[in-house]
Amino acid sequence: QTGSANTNPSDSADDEYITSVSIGTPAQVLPLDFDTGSSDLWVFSSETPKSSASGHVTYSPSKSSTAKKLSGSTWSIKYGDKSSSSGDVYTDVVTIGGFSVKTQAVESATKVSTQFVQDTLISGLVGLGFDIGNQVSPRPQKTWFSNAASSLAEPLFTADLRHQETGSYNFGFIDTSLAKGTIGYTPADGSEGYWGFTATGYSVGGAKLNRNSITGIADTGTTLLLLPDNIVDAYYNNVESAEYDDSQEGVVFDCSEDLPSFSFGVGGQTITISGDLLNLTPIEEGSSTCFGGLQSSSDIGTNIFGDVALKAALVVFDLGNERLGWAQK
Ligand SMILES: CCCC[C@H](NC(=O)[C@H](Cc1ccccc1)NC(=O)N1CCOCC1)C(=O)N[C@@H](CC1CCCCC1)C(O)(O)C(F)(F)C(=O)NC
Repeated sequence: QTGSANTNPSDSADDEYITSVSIGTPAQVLPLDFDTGSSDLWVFSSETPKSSASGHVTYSPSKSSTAKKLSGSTWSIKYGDKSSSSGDVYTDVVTIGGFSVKTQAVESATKVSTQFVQDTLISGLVGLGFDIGNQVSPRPQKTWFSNAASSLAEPLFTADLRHQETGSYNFGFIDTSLAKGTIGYTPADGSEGYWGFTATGYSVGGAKLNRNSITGIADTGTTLLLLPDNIVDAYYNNVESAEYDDSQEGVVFDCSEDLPSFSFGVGGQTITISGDLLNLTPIEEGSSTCFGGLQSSSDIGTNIFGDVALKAALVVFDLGNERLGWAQK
């Protein structure tokens, strides 16, 4: 068995990617953010304060004949961007891309932080990280993919995120036609709940890859490519107008600049992110100053290959073999 779901950028900056998910009987369809950087499936619900839920599609367990309360269970999660949510837990049928998991833990939000209240484009997250990262207590729950893996043709999923166009999350199979290059595989470290891996080197503007390894995570839930200062500086030294903007908390430059590409090595392959994928967006509507897709990871503590990097590749999240595959797109 397999599943295939389309995913769409939320806005002109590809800030996040939205995928429709069916929950319950009859189906309640919610727009959710698939996130390989976390391991909880949580939703805005009938239990979310009305003032917070305004403008959001919500899940009502009371309207689902297959919903069951997981009594005594609660959850609470804090994300890298300081957003947070918490609540209680139900189990229900969850269908993604035509594949159904009958008894999936659906974490219902009784509290959501301001960022989530304001982001009416999504009604929650589908965590696609490792089960060890799940935040339900007293008994941690499995992710949708972990529950699905044993029934899928292959225990893997792929992410094909695209700039300003529809992409896909495929479960149980690899559609190699989505990629131009060969898929290079490298071991994945799930010990922290993330899809951790080590890139073997990098280069700017098509130069030869150096051999400076970069350890980080493949994270569909993070917008940017976040790397160490030495790499960020090496890149922006090639961008005449680049400067750090305190108010934007990142490097900005003239939107008219012709940005160099950025490449990294992984699994014996080279993934090249084109210059235009590295220009995220004007800092404000109509501004001629643009915000960089590559920014510093120095105050985070880990390097993050987020959507800016993932848009250049077909990425295989292979749970069965504990490995990540990367192919140029
Ligand atoms: C500091 C490094 C991580 C920052 C990362 N967040 C981000 O990357 C958010 C995502 C977002 C987009 C649109 C609207 C709202 C949020 N974007 C963001 O901070 N920016 C600011 C810079 O310009 C680009 C957009 C994050 O916390 N990612 C979470 C998942 C997100 C949480 C907030 C809602 C969207 C999903 C994560 O799970 O991927 C994580 F791994 F970082 C994490 O915190 N795991 C526990």
